Amino acid sequence: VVGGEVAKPNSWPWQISLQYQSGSSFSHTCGGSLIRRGWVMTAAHCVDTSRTWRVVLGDHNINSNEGREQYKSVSRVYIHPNWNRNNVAGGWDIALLRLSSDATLNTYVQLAQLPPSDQILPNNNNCYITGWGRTQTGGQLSALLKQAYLPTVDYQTCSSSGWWGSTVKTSMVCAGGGSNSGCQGDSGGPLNCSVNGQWVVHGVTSFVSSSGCNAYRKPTVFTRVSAYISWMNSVSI
Ligand SMILES: CC(C)[C@H](NC(=O)C(F)(F)F)C(=O)N[C@@H](C)C(=O)Nc1ccc(C(F)(F)F)cc1
Repeated sequence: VVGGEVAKPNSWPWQISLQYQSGSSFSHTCGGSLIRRGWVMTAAHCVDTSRTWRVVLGDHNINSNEGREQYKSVSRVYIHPNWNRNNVAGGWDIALLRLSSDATLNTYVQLAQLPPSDQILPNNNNCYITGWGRTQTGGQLSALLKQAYLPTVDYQTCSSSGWWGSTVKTSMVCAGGGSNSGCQGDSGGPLNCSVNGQWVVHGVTSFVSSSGCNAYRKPTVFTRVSAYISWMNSVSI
């Protein structure tokens, strides 16, 4: 997350850290959202390589054990069948992870609220991106979970020339476009949007500009969760 601030610990209790085994330890690679006790929603581009994964729930500092974490291995990865790793602009950048055992819900670990099927938010809706991704273009991951105010940019604007043009599809959500943005390592994490006074996960962080995370008029692009509700339900979730 470029810009924004460090989140109050566990204030986004559905946020998870997706980590892969490297040698005898695990490394953070992506974010994700807990959507059922045994299921995590993330980006397809996060899990389209075969690695040993683990999901960390209830985390704040990914480099230390603060005692609130729950560590879960992943028993199965369900990548959307239409995902094409050579074409992030095609969309379909969504995946579900079946956890090896159910999470325990508590103050630090809660389920995300998902939107109704096909709900489209208005332009400039209040949303926050959260994640442990790079804090500057080409910079380092954040040890502490960060949040940044990232209001939605409607499709008409986001797909216009000077913005993302035809790279962005109606199956995506754009947000930001100013000094705040997502960045590498935030992939798969939530775009948390305030709807009728509740936080609803409307996006899965998918891509930013290759010329810089917070490039002018290149808002962070998210998989639109409301476009994939039926697919997620079909994965026997
Ligand atoms: C796509 C992910 C690997 C990577 N995602 C992120 O960094 C995320 F955190 F925003 F999700 C990313 O955007 N990386 C930048 C460096 C990138 O490659 N962006 C990119 C954007 C659009 C396109 C296009 F237009 F070809 F589809 C290609 C790459």
